[in-house]
Amino acid sequence: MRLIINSGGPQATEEWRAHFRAFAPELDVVGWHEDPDPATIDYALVWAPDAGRLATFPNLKLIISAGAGVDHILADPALPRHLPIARMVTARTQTEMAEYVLTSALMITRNVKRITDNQARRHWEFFDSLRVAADVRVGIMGLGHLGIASAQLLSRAGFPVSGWSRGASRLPDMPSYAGQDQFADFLANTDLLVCLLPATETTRGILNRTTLSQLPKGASLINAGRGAHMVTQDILDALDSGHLDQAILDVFEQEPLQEDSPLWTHPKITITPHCAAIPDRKERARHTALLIAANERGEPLPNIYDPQRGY
Ligand SMILES: O=CC(=O)O
Repeated sequence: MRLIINSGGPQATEEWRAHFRAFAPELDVVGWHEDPDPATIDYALVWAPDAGRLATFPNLKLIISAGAGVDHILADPALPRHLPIARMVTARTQTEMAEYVLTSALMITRNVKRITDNQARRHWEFFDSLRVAADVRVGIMGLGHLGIASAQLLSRAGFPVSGWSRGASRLPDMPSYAGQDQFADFLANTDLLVCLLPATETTRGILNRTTLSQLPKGASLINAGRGAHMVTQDILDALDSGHLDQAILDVFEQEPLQEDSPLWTHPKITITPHCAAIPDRKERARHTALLIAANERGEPLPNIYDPQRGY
């Protein structure tokens, strides 16, 4: 059985092979840059495969995304649409995302950006009105595995948390809002908006002027979903007008973020380099080996992309 991997570049292939030797010794692992007979490929583990290549594997059984999102794979116009795509959501991905969101939330409540900027210019600014977690209502957009894990960790840390999703998902033991009808209510009750939505045609540009204007004045934003969710100019305007207090952004339409982007130097924006939840190769190999074994046994697989929902 053969697995081809497009993740981490040619230099990662030996590391992938070493991990798969431990988790699935029977699997023959080849790198994307190597030139295997296309008919011998059974499985593909990919992040952003070059357009048309997956369609050249006539015996491919399953595409496994190297991440939780599948938008980079769907971008291939020649994608063999009849094949299932498994999204990479592991327990570790959930923990990493939850810890990213908690860290970012505390950075915002404790003014960490302003403090580190002040230090860079040796400026002592005294803060006398501190907020604690209980003062900041967090609203999480997107209630999949990552949204639920983040909500639970933030709630344990003392933040009042609610959630919103397009469909009727629910947060266990926390207020949940659903659909367009309840969006305004959700936003009106959110001091810190966290976007963990998948990138679909319906969520594109959802972090726009209209959405942001419905948050209370002084609210903040964390985006660890996708760059496509943001209307960048609207976010900059909301920060400049003071309607939005701070933003922590992990994802961008173009990555790496262009050197001349105004986001880099904005005093109210913290940039992180798409690092919120990136399980290491060992964890992804372990999960991939489990998926392949389950697929070979004919068992249903978790987190399969649903074209109806778009994620
Ligand atoms: O953004 C990262 C992922 O999709 O896992």
